Amino acid sequence: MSDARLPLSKLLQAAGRAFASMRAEGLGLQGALAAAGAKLPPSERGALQAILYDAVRRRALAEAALEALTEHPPKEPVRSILTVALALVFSGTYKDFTLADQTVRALRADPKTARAAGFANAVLRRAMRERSELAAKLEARDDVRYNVPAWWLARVQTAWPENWREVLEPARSRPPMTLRINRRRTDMETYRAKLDEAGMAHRVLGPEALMLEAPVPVESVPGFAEGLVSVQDAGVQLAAHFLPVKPGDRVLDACAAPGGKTAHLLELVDCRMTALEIDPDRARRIEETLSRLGLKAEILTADAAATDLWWDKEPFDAVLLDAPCTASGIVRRQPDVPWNRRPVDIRALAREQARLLKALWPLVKKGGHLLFVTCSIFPEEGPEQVSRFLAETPDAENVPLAPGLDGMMRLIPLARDTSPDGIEPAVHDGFFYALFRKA
Ligand SMILES: C[S@@+](CC[C@H](N)C(=O)[O-])C[C@H]1O[C@@H](n2cnc3c(N)ncnc32)[C@H](O)[C@@H]1O
Repeated sequence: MSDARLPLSKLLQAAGRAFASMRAEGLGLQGALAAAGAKLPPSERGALQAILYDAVRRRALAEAALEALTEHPPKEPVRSILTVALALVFSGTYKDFTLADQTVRALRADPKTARAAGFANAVLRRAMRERSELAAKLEARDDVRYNVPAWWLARVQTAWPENWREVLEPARSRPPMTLRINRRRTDMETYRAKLDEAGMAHRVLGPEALMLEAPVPVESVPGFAEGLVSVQDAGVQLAAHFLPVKPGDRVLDACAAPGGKTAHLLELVDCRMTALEIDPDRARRIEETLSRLGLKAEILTADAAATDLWWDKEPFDAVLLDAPCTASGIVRRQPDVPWNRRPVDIRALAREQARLLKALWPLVKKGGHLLFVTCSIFPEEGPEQVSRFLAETPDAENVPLAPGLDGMMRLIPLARDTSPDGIEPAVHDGFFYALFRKA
């Protein structure tokens, strides 16, 4: 149960507005939340966020249930309020009586929706009575089971014909909370003792990676404010180990905000780091990240591809290109991603990645490296990018990411008890890595 002080009916109205803007305008969850939350007291925004996440995590099921339970689905704004309420029926976050009563109040409170209150009550009551059978029947449809639009499902099936279910399944559960210890301020043994002292069960996933068995708010993570740790997925933490960097090297993180990988690299090696970011608001977050962790970098705000505008012509020993992408590998964390992307976005983002690769390659020193990273499971943002880049770039070699590994790694989201091999962590999101060396 939420401990919100506003009645649930008010939160349902706000969540309905946010949900409607996501459906109609393709707004992302954070954008919709900011717009709807701005009208609420700040203390209520957490409760609104929880409701919206519940709704987005069960969007396909709630929409399919609305279709199954009504002959003519209602128009907005009733439609979105009722869809959110149906998602909450399946999440079981609220008691049935409270949910039905508060949905009716939410609809009655607005003359535009008041007439639909009785109808909504009947739909919700039936969904509550038939909850298990309804969910089982609707989840036989794979788009409903995996909570994605049909086109997204088809793209994943094409990309991973053998194991597309395995790729999609992890998004049905809550994302893990993984920490990265700051090697400059602590070590694994000392920090684990701190977690034990705080009674926080955890497991080690990598050289700096630890997963909490039960996620907590970041303020409750021991030593977070003092910069002992950061929150970062274990798959992401491979980046700093895959990019070869020696002390004193000149390093570029070309798409750096909020600075997670920049910080990890600086925690591991004393290097001269330039962190570049196109978005000024996001660039400020790099500064915050580094100052909490006691690290330093040159932070620039620019389009990485417009090298004439920001590059001083001194080549880099190592470049990290963590390129903008569809984020199809992190749907477990951002369940709205499949819903606010369009099929054309995949090609558009792949083109942008190619533009960045092409523009940044001349900045790499001879013998230096560029690590290309996306949090995507689509081949257009992974292996296909590599083939094209190698065909167009005679002095680029695709070299092993680490001893015993290939030059590329396609990680699908994973939640296992043990690591599949010595390097891949047991629990992580989906990523693509490729390492290039300049001949
Ligand atoms: C995947 S995120 C980076 C995450 C970051 N590396 C980390 O580990 O915390 C991609 C970032 O690239 C930025 N970006 C997108 N296009 C860019 C460009 N042309 N030049 C520089 N930054 C860009 C985005 O604003 C976004 O902050």
